[in-house]
Amino acid sequence: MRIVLCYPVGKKHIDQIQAAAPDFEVVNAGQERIDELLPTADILIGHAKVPVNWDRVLEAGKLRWIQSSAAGLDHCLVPGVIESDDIIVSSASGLFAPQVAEQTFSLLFGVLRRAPLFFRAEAKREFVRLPTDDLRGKTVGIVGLGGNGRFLARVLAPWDVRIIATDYFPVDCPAEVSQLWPADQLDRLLGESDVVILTLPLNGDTKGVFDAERFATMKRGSYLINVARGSVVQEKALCEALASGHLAGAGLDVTEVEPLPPESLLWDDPKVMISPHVGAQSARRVDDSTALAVINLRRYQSGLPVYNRVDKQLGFPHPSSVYRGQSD
Ligand SMILES: NC(=O)c1ccc[n+]([C@@H]2O[C@H](COP(=O)([O-])OP(=O)(O)OC[C@H]3O[C@@H](n4cnc5c(N)ncnc54)[C@H](O)[C@@H]3O)[C@@H](O)[C@H]2O)c1
Ligand SMILES: O=C(O)[C@H](O)CO
Repeated sequence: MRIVLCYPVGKKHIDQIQAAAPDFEVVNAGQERIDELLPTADILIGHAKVPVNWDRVLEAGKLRWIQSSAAGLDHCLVPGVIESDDIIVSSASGLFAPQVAEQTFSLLFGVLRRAPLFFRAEAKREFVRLPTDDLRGKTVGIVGLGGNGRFLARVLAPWDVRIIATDYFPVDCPAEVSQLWPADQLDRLLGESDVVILTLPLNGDTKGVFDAERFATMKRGSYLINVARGSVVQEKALCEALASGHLAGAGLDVTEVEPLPPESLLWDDPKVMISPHVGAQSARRVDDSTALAVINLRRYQSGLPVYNRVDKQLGFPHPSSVYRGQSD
């Protein structure tokens, strides 16, 4: 029985996983040996950044469980994995919420305080003073109130903002959130929000959902911050909404194509701040992913349900299964 790791582990992490699963052989594939080793895995732990030959993996017929080291599962929820009754998938939902919140803040305050414009002036050693915007008293709409969205709601509260949200499972509305609506109330949220923050998963329902019509529904002068997945937004429509002045700015940690192509109009727009999909990054990411894998490995071997097990059709876990730091 073999566990194949495909995230940037060190010896310490391999030892932790081996200690949690003594009956398994633990093999580190990194990103380089995924093609060779993944078909031999009973359990995959990690996050493949390279295209995986899933046909080969499924033909081999060994794989039983994918513990992703990413919250978004678009890298592994291919049709064969979704359809297989033998393979369960669990995510890192919510595990990187503090880091994603920091990235959201840097983009949000960056666009409100006009950082892209000031950085351009700074590069030319120019002291350009222009009016800036601020957050206090605004309505913030969070689309997707999972791990990241909930953490954001908590840390945004001191700005005296009104926070509204939508979620596929609109349950357990936190105290900081004034209204939590079902996902089909997105247009209502857009019509009321000065700032819209995207923290929902990419799936068949959400792909391209931010089109020209959605941007027209957003308030004139509002801002879009996307720390979810780039393909939730149609970038052409976003560029048009920015160019027409309907949107006052956008902060994007994720784009439809990554890296964002050099010819994208988004690069040139001083109302736009872009970061290269670094929301989950931190020195502790591998430690945190490994800690969840270890907890889940113990549960898996004892026959308990693993945390963050996703509904493969939906592509995200039910809130009741999400790991929130509880000790077993
Ligand atoms: N920028 C980054 O580096 C980064 C880091 C982590 C996660 N992400 C992305 O952000 C997403 C959210 O991460 P998370 O850790 O909060 O995951 P999560 O699974 O905890 O939360 C996702 C939430 O979105 C809700 N949802 C699903 N469909 C929806 C819809 N149509 N409308 C509104 N809500 C909907 C779910 O019910 C869930 O509560 C991930 O799927 C991933 O794609 C990006
Ligand atoms: O989904 C996540 O965890 C981040 O986007 C990194 O892939």
